[in-house]
Amino acid sequence: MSVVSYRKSCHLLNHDDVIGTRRVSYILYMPLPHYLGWQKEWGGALELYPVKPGPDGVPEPEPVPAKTIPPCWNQFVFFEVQPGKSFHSVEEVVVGEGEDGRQRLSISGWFHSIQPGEEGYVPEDTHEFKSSREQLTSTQTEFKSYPDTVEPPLPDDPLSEAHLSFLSEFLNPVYLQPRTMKALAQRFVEESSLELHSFLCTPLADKLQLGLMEKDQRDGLGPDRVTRIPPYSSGGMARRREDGGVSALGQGSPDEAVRSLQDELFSSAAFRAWLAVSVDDPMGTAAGEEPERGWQNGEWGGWECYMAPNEEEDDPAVYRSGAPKKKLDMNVSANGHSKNHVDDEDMQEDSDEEDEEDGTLLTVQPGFNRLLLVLRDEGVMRFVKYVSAAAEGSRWDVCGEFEIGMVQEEESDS
Ligand SMILES: O=C(O)CCC(=O)C(=O)O
Ligand SMILES: [Fe+2]
Repeated sequence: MSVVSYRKSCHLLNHDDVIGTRRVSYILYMPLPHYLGWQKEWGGALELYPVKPGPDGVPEPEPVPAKTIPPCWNQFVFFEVQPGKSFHSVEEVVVGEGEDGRQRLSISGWFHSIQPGEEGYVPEDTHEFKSSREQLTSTQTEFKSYPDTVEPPLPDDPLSEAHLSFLSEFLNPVYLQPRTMKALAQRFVEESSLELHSFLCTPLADKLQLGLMEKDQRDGLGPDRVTRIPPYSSGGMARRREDGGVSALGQGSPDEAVRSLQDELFSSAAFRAWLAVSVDDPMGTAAGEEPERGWQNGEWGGWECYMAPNEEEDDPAVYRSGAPKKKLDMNVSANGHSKNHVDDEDMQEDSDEEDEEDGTLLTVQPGFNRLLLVLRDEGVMRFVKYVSAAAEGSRWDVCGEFEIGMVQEEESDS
């Protein structure tokens, strides 16, 4: 049992509470101050999600909750803990403490099933579905493979004219210069991750930035929006985009440009060849570039995080199945907005020490038009931090994963 205080920006992402022998979850709400009724607009509602069968038949929560329960003084809520079914989240609290000390205070805990040795114990059937925690560790994404008939590119293969011409439609020309590519490769070998600023060429980046800002404006998600609370907290605004009908939009729309990065650029043989040759940031944070501090100081969330598998996990098989492989993760972020109203507190810094302890290997703040490349050992988990209600726009990205192999050099006869 614990006493929990949710204040401004606190939230809890969608989960099913399945850990160990938990059977029933309960919460007693005591939002403060008790004489002031908690307003729905202050956020902090408990959200309950229906489930639907996912692509592989495993149930997953619908994106929109079926029920939202704003906290209310002396209200008691309880529900059965069911693997892959009892999905719920806590909406972000968007109200400040104010003079009257507003906070969403609660006492919550779990009733557990009868333990072996206790009276009435019956061995349980194993769960039919994975808990949300287990689902986190298994990838749901389906990847399209390159045809086996095509030889994978090698680091020493120069890029063909055709590849260069294709890539010049998308990439900043700097990244197509052999010298740059060589420097990139060297830095990647040393650091295992690269952040390439101003990655897409100016015409494409401009089109994307403008288009995405206009789209946010139209969708009521721009900096001037009236409601500050994301529509639901299972992933906030970023998640809503997934269902937002990318394909339903017309030609030439920013969505189409985002789509073309995924379907044309990153899946092309040309990009594969470029990756093989380059893999630094010769430009660094270019002088004069507008600081994107809303995203950059962590205030708006949405950063990308890589975490080591937990060695003490009770079910090591979850992380250690199959032969160890290395993967190259790639992510280009296109958050349309770059304004900031936040003061100088660097929220990332104070978490560095904790990071080492909790297995965080790398955290990267998103910035417009940046490509992030990360060499990822098998089992390393990647996730994107919740995008807060304070964000002045949505966070778009296009990501991919490339499997990499070793090149065996031919033995010389000498
Ligand atoms: O406080 C709530 O409404 C729910 C909390 C919860 O889901 C949890 O602590 O697991
Ligand atoms: Fe919970």
